[in-house]
Amino acid sequence: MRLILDGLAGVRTGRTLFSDLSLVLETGEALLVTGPNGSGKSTLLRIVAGLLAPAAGEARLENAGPEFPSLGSASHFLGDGNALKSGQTVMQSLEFWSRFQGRPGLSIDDALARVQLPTVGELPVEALSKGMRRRIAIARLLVTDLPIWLLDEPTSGLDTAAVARFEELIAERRRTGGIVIVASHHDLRMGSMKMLDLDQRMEPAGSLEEQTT
Ligand SMILES: Nc1ncnc2c1ncn2[C@@H]1O[C@H](COP(=O)(O)OP(=O)(O)OP(=O)(O)O)[C@@H](O)[C@H]1O
Repeated sequence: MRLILDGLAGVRTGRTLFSDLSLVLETGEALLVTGPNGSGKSTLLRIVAGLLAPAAGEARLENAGPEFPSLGSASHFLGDGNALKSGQTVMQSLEFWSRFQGRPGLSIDDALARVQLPTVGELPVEALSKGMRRRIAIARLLVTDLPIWLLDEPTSGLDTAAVARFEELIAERRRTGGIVIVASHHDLRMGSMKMLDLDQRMEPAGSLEEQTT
C-alpha cells in the first residue's frame, strides 16, 4: 500500500498555505506534520481524508486492493473535536462509529480496555473529562479496522501515561500494515518517521526529512 501526495496545494480564504507538496508513504511508515498555528496542518489532514478539496494536485492510495477503492475509504480521521454526540452513552457512540465505518475492529469492550477506560461504557459522553473524551475518540480508531490513521493533535488533553499508550497503538497500527499521519505541536515517539514542517513549506521544497526518536 502506498499513500501518495502529488503536487498538493492547500488554500484557505484565498491564502495559499502550502503548494507543490509531494511525498510518498509506504505501508508501515509515519509522517509527523509540524508548523505554527494556522500553518495548515489541519487543512492538509482534511484534504488527505477527502473532507476538503485541494486547490491543486491530489492525494491518492495505490496498491491497497479492491477493499479500499479510494483513500477516503481506507482512512480514519481523528480531528480536533472527538465526534462524540451529546446525549449518547460511550457505548452507543462507539457502536455507531463501528457500524458507520464498517470493517469492525476490536470489540467495544476490548477497545475501552486498550484506552484504560473499561468501566465507562454506560456513561453519557458529556460526563467524561476532556482527556477521557480524547481516549474514547482513540477507542473509536480501534473499533474499526482501517489502515490509514490521520490524526490531528491526537494527544491533546492526554496525561503522560495515556500518551505512552497511544504511541504504542500507533506503533501497532504501523506494524499491522497501516500508515499514520500525525499533525502535532508535541513530540511523539513514533520511532522512525518522516517529518514535514509546514512553516518551511512556505520556502521552496526540501523540508521533508527523516528522523528516528
Ligand atoms: N473552516 C475554515 N474556513 C476558513 N478558513 C479556515 C477554516 N479553518 C481554518 N482556516 C484557516 O486556514 C488556515 C490554516 O488553518 P489550519 O487549521 O489548517 O492550521 P493549523 O496549522 O492546523 O493550526 P493550529 O496549529 O492552530 O491547529 C488559518 O489561517 C485558518 O484561519
